Amino acid sequence: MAEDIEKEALYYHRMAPAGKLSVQATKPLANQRDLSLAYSPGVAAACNLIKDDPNEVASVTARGNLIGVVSNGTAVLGLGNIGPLASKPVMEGKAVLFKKFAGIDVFDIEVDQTDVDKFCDVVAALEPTFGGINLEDIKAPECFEIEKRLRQRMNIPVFHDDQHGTAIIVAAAVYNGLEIVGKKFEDVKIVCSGAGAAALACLNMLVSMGAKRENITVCDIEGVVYKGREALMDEYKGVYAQETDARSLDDVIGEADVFMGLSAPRVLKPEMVKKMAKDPLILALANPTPEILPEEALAVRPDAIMATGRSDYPNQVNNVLCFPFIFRGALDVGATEINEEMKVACVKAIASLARKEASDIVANAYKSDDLSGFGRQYLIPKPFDPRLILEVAPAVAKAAMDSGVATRPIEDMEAYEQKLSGFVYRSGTVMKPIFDRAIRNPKRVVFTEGEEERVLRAVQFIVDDGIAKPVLVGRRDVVANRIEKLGLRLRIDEDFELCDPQNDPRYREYWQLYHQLLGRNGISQDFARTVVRTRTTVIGCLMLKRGEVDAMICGTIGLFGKHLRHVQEVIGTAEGVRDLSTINMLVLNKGIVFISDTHVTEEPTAVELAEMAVLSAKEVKTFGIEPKIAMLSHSNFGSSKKASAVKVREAVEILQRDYPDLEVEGEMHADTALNEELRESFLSDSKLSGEANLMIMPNLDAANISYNMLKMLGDGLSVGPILVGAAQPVHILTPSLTVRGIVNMTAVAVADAQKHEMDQS
Ligand SMILES: NC(=O)C1=CN([C@@H]2O[C@H](COP(=O)(O)OP(=O)(O)OC[C@H]3O[C@@H](n4cnc5c(N)ncnc54)[C@H](OP(=O)(O)O)[C@@H]3O)[C@@H](O)[C@H]2O)C=CC1
Ligand SMILES: CC(=O)C(=O)O
Ligand SMILES: [Mg+2]
Repeated sequence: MAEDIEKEALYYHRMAPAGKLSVQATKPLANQRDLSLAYSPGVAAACNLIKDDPNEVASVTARGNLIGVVSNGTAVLGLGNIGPLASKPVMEGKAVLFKKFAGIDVFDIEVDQTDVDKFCDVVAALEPTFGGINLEDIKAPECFEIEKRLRQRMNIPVFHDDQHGTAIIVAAAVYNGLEIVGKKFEDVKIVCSGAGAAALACLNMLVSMGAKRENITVCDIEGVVYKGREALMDEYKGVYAQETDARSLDDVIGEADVFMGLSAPRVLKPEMVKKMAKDPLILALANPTPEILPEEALAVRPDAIMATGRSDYPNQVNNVLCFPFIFRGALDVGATEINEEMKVACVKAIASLARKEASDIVANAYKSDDLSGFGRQYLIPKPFDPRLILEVAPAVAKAAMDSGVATRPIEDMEAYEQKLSGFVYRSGTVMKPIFDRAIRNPKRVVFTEGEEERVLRAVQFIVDDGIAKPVLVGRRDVVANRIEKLGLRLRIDEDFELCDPQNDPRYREYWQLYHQLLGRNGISQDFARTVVRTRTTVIGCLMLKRGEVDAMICGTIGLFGKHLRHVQEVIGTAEGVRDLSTINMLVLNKGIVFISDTHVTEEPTAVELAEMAVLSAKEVKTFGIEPKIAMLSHSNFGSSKKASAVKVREAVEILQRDYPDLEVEGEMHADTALNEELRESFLSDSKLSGEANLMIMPNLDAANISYNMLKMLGDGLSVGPILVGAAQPVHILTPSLTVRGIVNMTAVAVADAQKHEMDQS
């Protein structure tokens, strides 16, 4: 391991609090009342419920979402038998991966026991605690017996990750790798280094997919596993013993199509790689140091496809791609076991995912990789791919139901998938009605930064899902090259319309319209020509003005203020509206909150604040949410006489007088807005009930700062900025927006265009 990684890793683990895990309460425990519900006497009600019906345990405890990651530390990564205590960082690591990738809670259990009987007794006795058991880093051959016995004894899934998690992901990688080089399972010669838990499970899986046992040769620490060998043999590796005089890896590697290493560091030498067949597939999966480093293998065989178990090289073949998602599916249907059908469903889902193009979240997590799509550098999805949970968990859940091991079958699969997407994107559920509406009646949306990578990736989603009819502004050759480089499937002129600012027949009409609109603002004809050639936001605005598109998206690059100025000049405000403003939706663990105005007016007047509240409330309704407006201040109902407090109070008066149907209250603190009890201590006749969901801030600083702070501290996910008050549907995004954010805002733009069309008719 490089010294800097080693140092950094120790710093990471030592950072207070030490380690990587803690237990978090999921219910409030703030007062005497809570205490009597959570603990004595109230807790007895939950106990009695389970005593009477054990199935209720999943409804009143965390068990249904709790996995035990259990090890005795006998085969920890490739570090060997380092014992249970030293294995703890790995088990904590597995726990956080379960949580991060699939929302599953874990207790890591390190057991000081190598005796198979005693170890099984300990684990089996833990059944009341867990919804499933993930056995980890237990050495072969004991691991086979341990898993077999525990599966028999326990009525919850027991899964030895190093065997089956690895086998599933290896099978997906080999399946895709052979497809790329045009070879078939039944023809390939496979050489495997390692005859332990992972290696044997992987070989069994490859055989089940068509590989021929006679084409497989296995080596372990003693060399080739051959018929008649006595040293270090067991019944499990005996299955792969060959009738041969060869005795070493070097003797058997010649003409191999596939090398699979699940053994120890650096056992495969460059001289051996040289002897392999054309287009060899090399899976050097020992952790953390592989059987050969990719640069060493590729130096002697540039035609090789390389995979390792590590995240710092392309093609990470690691069971992290499997265990969080297979358990997610299993837990969600209350599966009593993880059977072959569920494993096969998992292989298929992972293999097919790699063939779809990579999403931006993946590209962000692995910044240095060139993710140009399925191929030699991209055999299987990346662990950060948010689509893994969306595809693998439902496939596993369905396989569990079809094979009869689900105790809580899912009735509405679509709702389940929606829930999972809510877990990944968190904007999923609230955006669903907007997406549905957009797909039913997609509108023409112009993207003024059509050459941008994130825009192109977003347009791929938009075209695939039929969310909008995209029009891109960008140079034809640049757009075409980027589409190819990113491995997207978009076809110019077929999937989207292109406006090339350097070569568009409408150029003259555009600059003339721009001049006509702004001639009295000091824009000469010459300047109008230059602006329309160079400012794509202006081109988009003109297209919208001329009715060539129904909505516009800009702002993925450049300053918000610059885009805003073009929008103000060309599109302007809707009739009766004084100024534009922006609203941001934040999806937090505690719920959804909208904040305005985060981007436009520095010091709004009372009248402008009132207008902002009315326009924002209308926008909130688009999401199917009833607006509950809080006019926020440092003052609580007159507690301050400062000018800013008086301004907000005046805005409330305007709103309550002119818009009696609006649920609006203020001026007040943010906590008063969110706590009805607190509010009632001031007002007996509040015009607002429950928790406010639309926060109108007294000025730009307050809005922007609180929005960004909430987003970071509350781990919030945002949709926006949503521009309100424009004469036509326009949204100015921000450079930090992800592809998913752009897709969300496109759906919002389409919904706005539909509303605009109805208002006009
Ligand atoms: N990328 C991934 O997702 C995963 C990677 N792995 C890696 O695979 C390796 C094995 O793990 P696991 O199967 O759980 O452990 P086991 O202890 O069960 O198996 C280890 C195997 O490697 C063999 N071995 C050890 N040293 C050598 C050597 N110098 N040359 C050839 N063979 C050797 C052992 O031989 P013998 O039988 O003679 O003792 C044994 O067969 C580890 O490096 C681990 O990190 C494991 C799981 C997942
Ligand atoms: C990845 C893993 O589980 C291992 O190397 O043991
Ligand atoms: Mg392991």
